[in-house]
Amino acid sequence: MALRSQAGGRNALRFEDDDLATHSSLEQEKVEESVEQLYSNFHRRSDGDADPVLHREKHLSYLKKGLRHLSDAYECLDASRPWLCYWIVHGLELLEEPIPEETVTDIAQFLSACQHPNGGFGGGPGQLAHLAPTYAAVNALCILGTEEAYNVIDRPKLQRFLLSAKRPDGAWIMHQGGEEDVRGAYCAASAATLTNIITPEMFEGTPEWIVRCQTYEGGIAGVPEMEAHGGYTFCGYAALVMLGRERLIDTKSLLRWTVNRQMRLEGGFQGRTNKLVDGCYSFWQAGTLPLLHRVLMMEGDEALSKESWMFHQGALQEYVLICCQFISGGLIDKPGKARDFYHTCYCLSGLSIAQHFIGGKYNHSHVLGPTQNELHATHPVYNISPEAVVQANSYFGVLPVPSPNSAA
Ligand SMILES: CC(C)=CCC/C(C)=C/CC/C(C)=C/COP(=O)(O)OP(=O)(O)O
Ligand SMILES: [Zn+2]
Repeated sequence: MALRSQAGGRNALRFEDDDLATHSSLEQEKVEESVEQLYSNFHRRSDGDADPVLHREKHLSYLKKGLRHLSDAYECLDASRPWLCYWIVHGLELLEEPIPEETVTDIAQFLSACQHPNGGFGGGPGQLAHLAPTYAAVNALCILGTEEAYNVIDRPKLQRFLLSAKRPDGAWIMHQGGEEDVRGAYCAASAATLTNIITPEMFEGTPEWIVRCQTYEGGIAGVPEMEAHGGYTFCGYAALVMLGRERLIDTKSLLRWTVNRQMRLEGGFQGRTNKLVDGCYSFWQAGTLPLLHRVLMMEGDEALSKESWMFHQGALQEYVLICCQFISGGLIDKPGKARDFYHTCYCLSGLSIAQHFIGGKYNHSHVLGPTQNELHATHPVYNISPEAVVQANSYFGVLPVPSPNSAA
């Protein structure tokens, strides 16, 4: 197996042993070859001492093009429209690009059309409410952050919709008659805490149910007895953090599993053991590490760094910047894949996590490349800007929590 030779101070991640079984599949070898080619081209071209550049203008133009098409949404049957709104507006806030006032109004009105008459948001106008687009719509509206955007959310009905998705054992279903998995707990906790509709009973049993999803490997699966995966691990752990119950889980094995998902040669993260690197896990996996850092810091772990997260932040930035930027804008899963708004959002979110160490009173930037590469920080629980979280908390925090027993 060939090794990436020049990656800029990456000794900690370099393979010593060519025979490790985890990288033996043909698919894995192909990815390694193309990643290695990109890294060596980059270092040859730049004589080994230039830094990778974030193609800001290209990404902005891709995201803005997507924004213009959001207004076609009424004619489109796509079931992920609130997601598209969120991925695009979050990408823009990471790139610190203001959204024009009339666009803010258009998006808020579109999301209002996606709100179900009985509460929660569907994948498009007229669709059944579902926890995933509900999470995305609430996040997007909080990023927009205007009174008009906040007021789209019918809080008493949202609360009723959330409660209708709660199972007696603490699990959450994604929609009526739909699947039960750990995404439900995260989406519900995120929407409920941002909009201040949480009641003491709402998440009863949920932390215990999430802990049942932790596997022998240490990561979290979608449901008990299934395979640990980065997407579910983030959802499960971030939900525990929101509910203030993160100490219920085995922190050490979760930490060990998560840090070991960063790939030695690629620098990016895989979603699960023996699978391929993918740019979106730059957020789902790396985003879990600030949450773990915070808990260990509160526990007074002496060995914990006060300057960096528990992953190789430079290597992740290299993966995103050198391997995940699509030539004409937008970001991708891995070399050879097509761009999309999901990977654009989560590659940029992961890049932001890797650039900013925010550990209580200790704040450090670790920006690889020119200073113009620096993105806005993201909140590792909600994945919207920390300012948007604070502003939503102050707007909704003064409103009374709706009473679940009041008449419709
Ligand atoms: C908030 C919210 C709804 C979060 C979603 C979290 C998330 C990304 C879950 C991933 C689910 C999953 C098992 C993907 C596997 O895909 P795969 O087999 O194609 O990919 P892999 O080979 O990388 O595992
Ligand atoms: Zn992906």
